[in-house]
Amino acid sequence: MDDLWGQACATLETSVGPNNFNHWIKPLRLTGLDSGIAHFASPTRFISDWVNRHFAKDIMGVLSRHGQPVERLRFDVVPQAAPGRARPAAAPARPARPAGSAAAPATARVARPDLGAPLDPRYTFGNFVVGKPNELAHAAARRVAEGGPVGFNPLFLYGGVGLGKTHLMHAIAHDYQTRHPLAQVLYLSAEQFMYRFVQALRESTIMDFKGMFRNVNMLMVDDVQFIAGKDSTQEEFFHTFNALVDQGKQIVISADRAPAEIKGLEERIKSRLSCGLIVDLHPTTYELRLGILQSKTEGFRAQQPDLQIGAGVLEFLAHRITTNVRVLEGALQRLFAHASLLRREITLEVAQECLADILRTNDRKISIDDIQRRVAEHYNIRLADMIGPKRARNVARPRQIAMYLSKQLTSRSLPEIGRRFGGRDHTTIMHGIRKIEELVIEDHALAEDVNMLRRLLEA
Ligand SMILES: Nc1ncnc2c1ncn2[C@@H]1O[C@H](COP(=O)(O)OP(=O)(O)OP(=O)(O)O)[C@@H](O)[C@H]1O
Repeated sequence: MDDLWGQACATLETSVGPNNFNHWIKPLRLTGLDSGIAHFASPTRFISDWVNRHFAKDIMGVLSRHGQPVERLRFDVVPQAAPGRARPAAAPARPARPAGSAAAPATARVARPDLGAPLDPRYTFGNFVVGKPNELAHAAARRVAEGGPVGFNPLFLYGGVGLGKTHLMHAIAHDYQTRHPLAQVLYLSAEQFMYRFVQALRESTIMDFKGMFRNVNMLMVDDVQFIAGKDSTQEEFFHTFNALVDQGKQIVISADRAPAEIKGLEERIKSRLSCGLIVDLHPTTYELRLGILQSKTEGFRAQQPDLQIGAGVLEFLAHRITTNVRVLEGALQRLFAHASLLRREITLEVAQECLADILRTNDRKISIDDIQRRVAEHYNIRLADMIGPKRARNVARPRQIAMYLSKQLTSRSLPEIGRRFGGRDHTTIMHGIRKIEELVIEDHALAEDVNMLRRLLEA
């Protein structure tokens, strides 16, 4: 049976693709064939249901081609069923485990987790351009990807939209998986975590769910701010988190802000998330944007060697598109598509014409200087008071409003905002923002002021 399934698996890996194969089919074991029914042992009901719904035809087709016509598949749930194919004879290096922890998956033959999201093959360390704003996050990610004794747990990456959090997480997963091919790496968004959890509750498979999450070597949860305010999901996340940390397994988390700033997240989770290393991906600098544009252009050139880019075009884009890397990438892609369709060199004029809408949006970008100036004008205080030390309420309150609007209307991080407000500490900025968040609920007049200022700035 094992031989037959081994041969069938070799064909299935090609027909369904390695990702699907590894996630869904590899954990199965063929246990018998009778009267046109193929019997499988599956580690969870979730896997059997999924395979039955999505891959039954492929499996039946392959078994028929191997001389075993099958009309139906049946599954018995056998927790931690051994994978159907032999493991490589010499197991590659594994991450170090603390004494007393569970046995390594190579011997325990834990099924692969089947709850995660697929990894984007383009998001590797090789494709990640490093500059001042992301060098610390990159170094920490590299360190975690090496595996070995866990240095900081969790690694918490945060930053504004499109600054490379997901890219770095996928890069960690790829690199770690290459170094430790048998290790279980589970990457998913916090939203998927919640979805799987709710599904497990609904289908009474919560023990399977817990088992799957607790058997991984590395858990990566993207956009964790999503679980804020979702009490039972937070509870489950907390237990999963603790169980893995207790076993010395690495956890990598990303969010759009620091743990302490995530509203609606339980204090105990915030404190757990703050236990490891928290690193901030800062907004991009001109140099980093230019580096990214150059690197992406090289990539395009490899596919389209006759691509012509005029002098100064990349510099122009790096200068004008400052929102986030995703927008920068989109602009470049549009330019290349334009150039290859029209077979024209990308000159500065072509770039301006083709990207007029993106450039206009970026022109409306609001700076902390604008905010400080507008707020100072509105409250009739001196601009210097925005950064000065005065604590009198008639100065301190407008300053806090400016801090609040800076957080809302720009992609600057708290430490950066702090620097622009006279070198104040990020906790002072956070305090100021919280104060205004509270006041806009209680104080109608102040809420009106803040809204009006926002509209003026966005106009
Ligand atoms: N330093 C970088 N080098 C190369 N590409 C980058 C870099 N930073 C971001 N990118 C690219 O920008 C795009 C957006 O990045 P990513 O999805 O990782 O951002 P994010 O921080 O997770 O955003 P979100 O907050 O929306 O989830 C991706 O295509 C990514 O490859």
